[in-house]
Amino acid sequence: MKVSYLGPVGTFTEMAAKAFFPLSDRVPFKTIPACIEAVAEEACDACVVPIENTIEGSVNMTIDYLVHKQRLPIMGTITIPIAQHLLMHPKQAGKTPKKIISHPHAIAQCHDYLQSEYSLVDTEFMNSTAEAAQMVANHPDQPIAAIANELAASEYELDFVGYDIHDYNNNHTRFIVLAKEETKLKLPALNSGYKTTLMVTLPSDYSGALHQVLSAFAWRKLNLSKIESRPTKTGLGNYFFLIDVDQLQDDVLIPGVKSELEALGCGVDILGSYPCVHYQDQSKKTSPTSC
Ligand SMILES: O=C(O)C(=O)C[C@]1(C(=O)O)C=C[C@@H](O)C=C1
Repeated sequence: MKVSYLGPVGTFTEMAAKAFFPLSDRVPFKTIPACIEAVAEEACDACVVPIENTIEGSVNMTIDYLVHKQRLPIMGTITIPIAQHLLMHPKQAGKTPKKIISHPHAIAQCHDYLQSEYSLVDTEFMNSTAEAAQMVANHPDQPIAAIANELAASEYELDFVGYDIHDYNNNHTRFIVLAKEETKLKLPALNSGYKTTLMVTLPSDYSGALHQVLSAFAWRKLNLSKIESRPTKTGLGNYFFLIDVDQLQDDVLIPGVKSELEALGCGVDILGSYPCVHYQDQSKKTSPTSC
């Protein structure tokens, strides 16, 4: 089986893909849309893409591409601990970096550190943390530093200039697995429960609309682990909601919510009903608060 992920080798997404599909072939792609397209075009059987980080929040690129461009079903989710480090080429030992490069989420996760240690140094966004590490490795004569993980440090043979530089200890990123419905995925042993993700669009903006939506879940005692609003991209103030329910799709309660909301004029799509996996690095003491 082939699994696409945000590359190159050494990204957090690769760590998540390896933890979820230890026995599959992993194929790196340059962007999140390219990973998703690889599944849509059947070049790969599944993809692993980031969706949410404890410090920085949602990965909008993943949500928007999934909702607006390629509506592939969500087949699973995995949460992994994130530790960011500042890496430089060994040839630059002892030098101060003139530029710090990384994925925008990684830079945001280290905002306080960068502000206190390198407030005058420019930052530049890359497609991924490992792409930044690779860039540093390919330019040994330039005083640039990458924010990336341990895997990238060893893959690209870089030195640690700062260790565990993320601003909050409890730093986790959740990734989703997308695959075509007909693909029979071999999912790993489950250890953290299930989720069902619904996409809800309101018929129009009227008072109490969101309250009515939430009531449909509340009186059925369905626990929600996330509610996210994103623009429908059709006009200012037009939003859809992504709602994660803490259980598998059943025959009664979730179909009941769907029909009740549809009777109110809402659009309801079920984006997936799937197992959650927590990958716990034994050396880290923190754990995510939900799956
Ligand atoms: O750049 C990487 O290593 C990624 O896997 C991407 C990504 C993200 O999109 O948030 C994943 C996890 C970390 O939160 C930082 C970056």
